Amino acid sequence: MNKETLQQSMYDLIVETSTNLPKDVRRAIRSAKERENAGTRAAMSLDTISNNVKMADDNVSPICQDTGLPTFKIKTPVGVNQLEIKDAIYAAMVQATKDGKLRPNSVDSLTGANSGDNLGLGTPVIKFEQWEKDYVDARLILKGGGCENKNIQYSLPCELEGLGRAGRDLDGIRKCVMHSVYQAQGQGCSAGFIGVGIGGDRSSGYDLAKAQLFRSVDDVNPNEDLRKLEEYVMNNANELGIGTMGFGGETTLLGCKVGVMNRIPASFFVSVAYNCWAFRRLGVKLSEDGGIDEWFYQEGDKIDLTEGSQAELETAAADSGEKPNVVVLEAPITEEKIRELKVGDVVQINGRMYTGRDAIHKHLSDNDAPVDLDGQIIYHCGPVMLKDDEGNWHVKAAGPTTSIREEPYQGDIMKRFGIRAVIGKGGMGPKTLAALKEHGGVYLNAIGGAAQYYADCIKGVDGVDLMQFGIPEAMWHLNVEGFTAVVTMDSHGNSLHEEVDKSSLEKLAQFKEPVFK
Ligand SMILES: O=C(O)C[C@H](O)C(=O)O
Ligand code: SF4
Repeated sequence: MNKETLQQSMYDLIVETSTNLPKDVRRAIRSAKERENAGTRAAMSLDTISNNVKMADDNVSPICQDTGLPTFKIKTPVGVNQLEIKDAIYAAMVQATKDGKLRPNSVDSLTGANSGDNLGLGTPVIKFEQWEKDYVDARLILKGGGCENKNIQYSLPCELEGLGRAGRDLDGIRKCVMHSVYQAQGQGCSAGFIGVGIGGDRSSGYDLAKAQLFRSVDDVNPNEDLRKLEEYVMNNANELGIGTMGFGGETTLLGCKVGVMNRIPASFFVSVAYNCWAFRRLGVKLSEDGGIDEWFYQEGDKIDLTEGSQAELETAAADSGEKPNVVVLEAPITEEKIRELKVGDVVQINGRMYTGRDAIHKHLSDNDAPVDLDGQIIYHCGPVMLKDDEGNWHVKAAGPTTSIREEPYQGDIMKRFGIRAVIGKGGMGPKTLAALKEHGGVYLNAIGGAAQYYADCIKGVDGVDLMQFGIPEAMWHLNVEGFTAVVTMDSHGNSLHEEVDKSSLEKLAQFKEPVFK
């Protein structure tokens, strides 16, 4: 293989995977849109997602700011030099990061230092396999952290909330899979796709689950039992009513793929890999010189998800009289203003917000803030940033991150610094809800994965603090215009997340009776 050609192919694979949602995934999202009633919160969220996918296409920019853990699966004929392919991937990763197509995402687990170029111990993941065919098949998945954190592994038999005993049979497996969708709620940026691995040990079970994510969304399982299970889950998981982003709605799951392998007598694992709607995985068939011969997952027409949707939504919203209350917010915000907000209100933010995620929250819990946060807004976000030749920073992608990770700190920090609003996704827990009530604060939910959509609302980067934490974790001072989010936790003790969790658990309990005997 030609070194330059191979490197260019790996670069194209990375850039396309990060910026161009595969056609099979687009088809699944389009069907979800057709099921949602226009004018609802779920339909509006899907509309934002659709716009975001289109913007990523047009700008050749990351669909979501989270590059995730880039994982390559490569099949090579006997005799192909795998080390050359590895080197080409490393070089392409570095270049794609420099070009703002990937966020620097490789972090030293002990020191927290970001390597800056996406290379490091264990990153990217590259898995090779030999096969009898005479060409190289190279596939890549960029699976984000928020959905990765919602993966779950069951050891059968077990007791499941809502569903009771899950035994060592197909029906027990069915219960685990239904439960896995419930426990993810909206935190993995639902509606999601799941890969399920039955059997193996703790690590090979998860590998099998993740391997299912490389199947095309619209394929049919050749194993009749598994085909039935996949069909059952697709037909029933959407009854849980978790919906897009956990806002409630008709579509909670966009795809379910199940694989099976043998186990040992004492172990029976069911492993579930959860992938967000921003299901970024593509593949290529390489020619002998290392060029791209064919793209995978790209059969059929290219779908523009935005077609027709905006006008329909506006008409439907006007007809139903369901237009939400839209409130404009600009920091510094008073307690009085915050207490006027109720769950379901839509806010449009102008002016200043500060990013702050895991490292900042830990830092603020035992240090002073680098800026005055009184009346301010914190955005749980780790953006993709690029510096130009004059030293100015530009936002390349900036969607919200999963807020629940900040649950141990959030309430205390809001009270201590006078923060009035936090923006994130997936919602927060009882400790934060109590602090919002006591102090006068709100939690605002932005649409997870809509990194282009929000980047477009950011009109300038006015400064940055705590850069030692690396680009995703630093405190960026952003100037925004028309940044839209929904109030999902207010200062009166109401939480949409708590409500959806409760109602979906009740619905889950309806699937308790045996189905596969
Ligand atoms: O790291 C991020 O930017 C987001 C992450 O993928 C998440 O879903 O929380
Ligand atoms: S923010 Fe949401 S869409 Fe992006 S990687 Fe995380 S889970 Fe996926």
